[in-house]
Amino acid sequence: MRVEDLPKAELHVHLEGTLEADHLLELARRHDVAMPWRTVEEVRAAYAFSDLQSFLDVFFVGCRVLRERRDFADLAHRYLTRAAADGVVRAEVFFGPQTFLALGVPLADQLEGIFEGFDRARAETGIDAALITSAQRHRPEADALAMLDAVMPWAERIVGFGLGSTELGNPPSGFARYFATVRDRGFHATAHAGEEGGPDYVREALDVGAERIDHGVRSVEDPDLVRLLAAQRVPLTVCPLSNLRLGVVPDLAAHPVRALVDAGVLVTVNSDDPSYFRGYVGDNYRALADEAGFGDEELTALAADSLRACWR
Ligand SMILES: Nc1ncnc2[nH]cnc12
Ligand SMILES: [Zn+2]
Repeated sequence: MRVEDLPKAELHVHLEGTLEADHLLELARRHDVAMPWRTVEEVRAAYAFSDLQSFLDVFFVGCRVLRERRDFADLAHRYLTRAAADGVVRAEVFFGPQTFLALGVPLADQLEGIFEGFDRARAETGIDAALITSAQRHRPEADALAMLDAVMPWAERIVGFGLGSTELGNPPSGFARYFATVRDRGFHATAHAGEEGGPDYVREALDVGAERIDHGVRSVEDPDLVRLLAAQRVPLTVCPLSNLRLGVVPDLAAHPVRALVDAGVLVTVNSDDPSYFRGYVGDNYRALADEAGFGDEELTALAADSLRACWR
């Protein structure tokens, strides 16, 4: 079986995390942005991480080269073209405007660039894409609420709102007003939780109104929570290669995905930051087959569940 032949949704991918090393260097030259690396090999050598923060530090350096509407359009178009080749028919793509607002890039250039890329990819491949605007939990909740207000002119193309960045020390309960406002305005809500934070972070994310949990793998430490997730069919957007590269798991044979699937949790397979973690969504499915014992029928069921978990 070819993983590419399974129609699937990708529900956990950060647009900024799809920036490939060659594109990064091309944009750094074009915009005369100083980077700590000169060659593709040097960039790739920097992609050796010990935990989430060591990754985020490099990820935010990469973000500095995205300056103009065209950069965002090209990035979205390149990612979606690559995803379509992996059999992705629907992509719900995270993007964090706060990073670029802090760098002085107008919101209209960011979002209209992304939507231009979405439209171009759809015309060429048929792939359907929607945006999940993501707030950063290392910044105050008031900033998340301001971001939420600022993107309202583009609300029609935004399917939901998320919460990402440094998890430990920034629990979902600190963003209760943000999520309440998101739900009040009729948007979907999701939160990164249970990646480095414990099952208590997953419970909090559900309490503040998250309908999906991004990662959620540490839920496995709390059997009552696993039963709740299974009973309520709460989708977990799991990213196996991300967890491996950030040291969340020692190897994929030990990844909680097996226990979660066996417990009846609705698991979806995703790439998170494919350029940084050396794997697009198809690579993540193949890694589960090669290293975690997933057979063809199970991969087919995971792809079908990804389509069940999408917001359309
Ligand atoms: N894996 C991850 N966890 C939290 N925030 C992120 N931003 C990009 N990737 C992330
Ligand atoms: Zn993520």
